[in-house]
Amino acid sequence: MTPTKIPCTIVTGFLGAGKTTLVRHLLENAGGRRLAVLVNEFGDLGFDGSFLAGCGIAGCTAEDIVELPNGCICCTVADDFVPALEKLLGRADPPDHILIETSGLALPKPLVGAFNWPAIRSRVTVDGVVAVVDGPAVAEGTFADDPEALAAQRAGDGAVDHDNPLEEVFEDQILCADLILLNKCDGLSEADRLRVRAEIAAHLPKAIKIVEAAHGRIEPALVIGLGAAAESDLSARPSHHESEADHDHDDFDSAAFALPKVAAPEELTARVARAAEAEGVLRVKGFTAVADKPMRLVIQGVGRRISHHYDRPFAAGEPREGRLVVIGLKGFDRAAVAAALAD
Ligand SMILES: Nc1nc2c(ncn2[C@@H]2O[C@H](COP(=O)(O)OP(=O)(O)OP(=O)(O)O)[C@@H](O)[C@H]2O)c(=O)[nH]1
Repeated sequence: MTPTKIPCTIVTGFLGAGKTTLVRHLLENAGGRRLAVLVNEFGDLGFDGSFLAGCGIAGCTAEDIVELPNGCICCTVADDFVPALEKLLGRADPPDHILIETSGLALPKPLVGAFNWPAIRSRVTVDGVVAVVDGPAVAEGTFADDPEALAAQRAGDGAVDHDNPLEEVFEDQILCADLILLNKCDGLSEADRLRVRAEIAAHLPKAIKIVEAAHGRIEPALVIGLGAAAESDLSARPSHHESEADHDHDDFDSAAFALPKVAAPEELTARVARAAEAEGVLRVKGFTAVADKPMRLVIQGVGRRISHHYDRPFAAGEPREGRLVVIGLKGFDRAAVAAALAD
């Protein structure tokens, strides 16, 4: 008898689109299905993994959440991803379904391609690639090329090379998808929602369903169980990076900054909000201690939208300080970030 393959859902989407929020929602609504998560982050905070591992969801143990730190999953398939997947598959009680959350800068296609590797191809299949899209970010034109620069290129030698690296990553992610989750619809007016839908649809060569959500709250059956077998359908998933065997995300960069203890949350949010305004900054995530509070204060921002919450108590002996990881375009203004945080 041919053993059944364990289905894997790849959750892709740009920095801060809501991938971890969706994965958490799926874990909370697993309906008795045993899920495991492989999560990869750009930057070295190990933040998404700790956020998921500390979820407190019944039946979800720390060993069900596997972190793949170190760079980007699409560049480390051989060294990190395939071995981690093999380890999950080799467990005495393998999961029923695996969710793979890529970093916000990862290109999903090389990851889907890895499912054809002999070491794993008889044991797993890509049930579906879900691209989470930040509706308000699209509405603001974050991923749009500069129309004048594009027109000039077309008028020149005709070969169009995007001048906006964000656009390339965004397109690669949605062009690989079996389903688009248009997220953060709570932050979109009716007119913007329709405009964003039309803009996404215009990028897509085939009829891919777009479902809308806020905070990743979607009926799990719409995401899990797509049965796409995406690894056998690679040619239908175009990419800007087909010829780059080992592309290295050299348009982007990340850095970590120390965050000292603060007197009140507002002090931290004001500093981080200023840091997020520095030239080239795309995403900030971190935590620190607040005087007289036993809990860690988590802070994060996507573009200029900053939010914070307390996530868990500091452990005994854990330093009462924190870190902020900043991801931005290559050469983003680190000095301005450092100055804003120190101010
Ligand atoms: N208003 C609003 N905020 C959201 C929604 N979904 C997620 N967020 C917030 O957006 C921020 C980023 O969400 P995450 O789930 O961490 O995004 P991510 O895609 O995992 O981020 P990276 O791993 O850094 O790429 C968090 O502050 C979330 O609380 C939504 O639908 N509406």
